[in-house]
Amino acid sequence: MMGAGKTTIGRALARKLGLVFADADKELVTRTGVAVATIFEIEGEAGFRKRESTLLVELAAGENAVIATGGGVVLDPENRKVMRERGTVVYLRARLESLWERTRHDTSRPLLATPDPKATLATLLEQREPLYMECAHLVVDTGPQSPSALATRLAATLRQHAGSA
Ligand SMILES: Nc1ncnc2c1ncn2[C@@H]1O[C@H](COP(=O)(O)OP(=O)(O)OP(=O)(O)O)[C@@H](O)[C@H]1O
Ligand SMILES: O=C(O)C1=C[C@@H](O)[C@@H](O)[C@H](O)C1
Ligand SMILES: [Mg+2]
Repeated sequence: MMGAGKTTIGRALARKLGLVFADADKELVTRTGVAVATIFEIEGEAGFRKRESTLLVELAAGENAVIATGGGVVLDPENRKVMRERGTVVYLRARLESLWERTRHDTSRPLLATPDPKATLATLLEQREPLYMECAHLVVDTGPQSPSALATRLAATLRQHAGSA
């Protein structure tokens, strides 16, 4: 979900595992030269989702890496299939209150530009939770731990996972 820590923890995890890190949102911004919110304004959410899916296929076909997806990538069943088949999918689970605290001061998320962003976040979380769970190989409850501590924990779990695969 937005604010779960995909970018922050993903970057730290890649460093710990010695892997390349890719952030799908950042990559789309680099490629288009405009902010995510501007892509939504010009092309609508459908346009953004199309770009996101194309990029996902590209990243999934590339070298071994830690990839932080956008929070809405799970909405498309084909995206979920690509992720499950090509990667080890980690769901960073966080409570609504934490997600809200981490997103409330940042206006860069177009889906939260609503009259009641906290209620919107709650609705999105409720709608998406089953999709995140369906897609995930691993679920990490982020709780009160710092991004760095979570990355350390996740690195150990992934090494174990790789060892037993
Ligand atoms: N476990 C954590 N504890 C405290 N702060 C955190 C934690 N995880 C992330 N944060 C903070 O929350 C904010 C949002 O994190 P981040 O940008 O990594 O989320 P995201 O999942 O990538 O969101 P988006 O889907 O919008 O890209 C950042 O300021 C980050 O430092
Ligand atoms: O949860 C979502 O649908 C989104 C999350 C962000 O990562 C961006 O991909 C965009 O703001 C949409
Ligand atoms: Mg992010």
